[in-house]
Amino acid sequence: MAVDPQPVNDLPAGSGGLFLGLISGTSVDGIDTALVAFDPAPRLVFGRTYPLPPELAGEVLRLSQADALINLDAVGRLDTRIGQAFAAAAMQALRDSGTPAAAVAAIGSHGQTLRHDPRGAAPFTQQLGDANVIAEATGIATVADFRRRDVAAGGQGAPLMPAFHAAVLRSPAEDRAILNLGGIANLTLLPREGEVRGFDTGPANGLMDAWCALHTGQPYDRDATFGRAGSVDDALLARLLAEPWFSEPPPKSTGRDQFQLQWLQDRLGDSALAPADVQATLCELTAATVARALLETQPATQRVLGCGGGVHNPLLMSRLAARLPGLAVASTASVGLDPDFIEAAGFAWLARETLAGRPGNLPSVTGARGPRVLGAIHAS
Ligand SMILES: Nc1ncnc2c1ncn2[C@@H]1O[C@H](COP(=O)(O)OP(=O)(O)OP(=O)(O)O)[C@@H](O)[C@H]1O
Ligand SMILES: CC(=O)N[C@H]1[C@@H]2OC[C@@H](O2)[C@@H](O)[C@@H]1O[C@H](C)C(=O)O
Repeated sequence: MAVDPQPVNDLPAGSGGLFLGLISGTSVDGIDTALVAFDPAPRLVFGRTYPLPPELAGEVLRLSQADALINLDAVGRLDTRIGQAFAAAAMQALRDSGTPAAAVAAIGSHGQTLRHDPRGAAPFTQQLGDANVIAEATGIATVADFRRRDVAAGGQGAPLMPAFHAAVLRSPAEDRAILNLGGIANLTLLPREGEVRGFDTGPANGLMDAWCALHTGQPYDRDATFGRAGSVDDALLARLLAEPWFSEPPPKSTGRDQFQLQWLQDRLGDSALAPADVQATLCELTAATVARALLETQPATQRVLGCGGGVHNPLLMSRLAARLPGLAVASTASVGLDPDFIEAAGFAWLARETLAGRPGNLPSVTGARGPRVLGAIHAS
């Protein structure tokens, strides 16, 4: 990860060395690994995605359904097995990059979100991938469980990446927005000066992947060939956009347990739309919800920098540009940051912040009562 145009401010010396970030996101498409050096600005040394064993991905998708019948033993075993898979990915990343474990100061592991419901009297967010297993297998100190302290402090526990985006992508020359197009989409608002904000905007690839898999057997709509074969159905789009969550003000966050196939099927009813038309409409839904949220919250935005797998979907990127006329819309690759490894690099950065005793959350984003040092440290 190149660091220009913005050097990281305020990264004190101390916890030098390399940090390894690990995440399996809401698309459940693999374990992203990012080895990050701090010079002191973060620099991506190595990034690679390793497959999550299909039976684990399938179990995550099954158990993350809001109405899934949950077996406590199954969740406990899945926690351990995801921890084992993360440890294997970490060790493979070290081998593939020729990095000795001793050169790594710490691992920052997000794990795999299973459920996320930060609302109500007993808010919670749950990430699987036991960090004890990772620390034990790798011999490297592992920082994990990054979200729950923020939730305990009254915050959403998500999104967490705005702090990292602010550290590496803020510009004194223009008002920017960073758009992560993962399973869920989230925006970070980086005005030239003033408060950083950020929030989830709704579904991105998660719903498109699920619909595509159901109708084509392919895990995702590669290069939007399926979606491009259809056209947007305005009536369905209007029904999807009527979801009250889209109009809620920030702070807000969501997960695949809210925007799942059943949510779509409830709004499709017995409509006889061609599957490709539904795919095109889902793509438009992401573009519409992102554009609406951005124009409402930071209308002066000049540049949108996209990251996450959705930047490789040409239909989605062109629909976003069409709904944001006059704004520059590009991938973070345009400023030298690999869009596929920003989240994993962000968890390497968060681990370093935690070890240095610095808060990792932004209360202006999550709504927490104050800044908090995030995560638990599992010693080497
Ligand atoms: N060439 C492509 N064409 C279309 N879509 C693509 C392409 N490449 C990747 N994608 C999409 O990107 C998704 C993966 O995105 P990403 O890795 O950012 O998800 P994630 O890390 O699970 O997300 P989250 O930020 O929600 O945690 C794939 O499931 C697919 O939908
Ligand atoms: C609870 C959870 O896992 N949320 C994810 C998800 O995927 C994208 C979006 O929803 C974001 O809020 C978050 O991930 C990134 C890493 C974040 O915290 O910024």
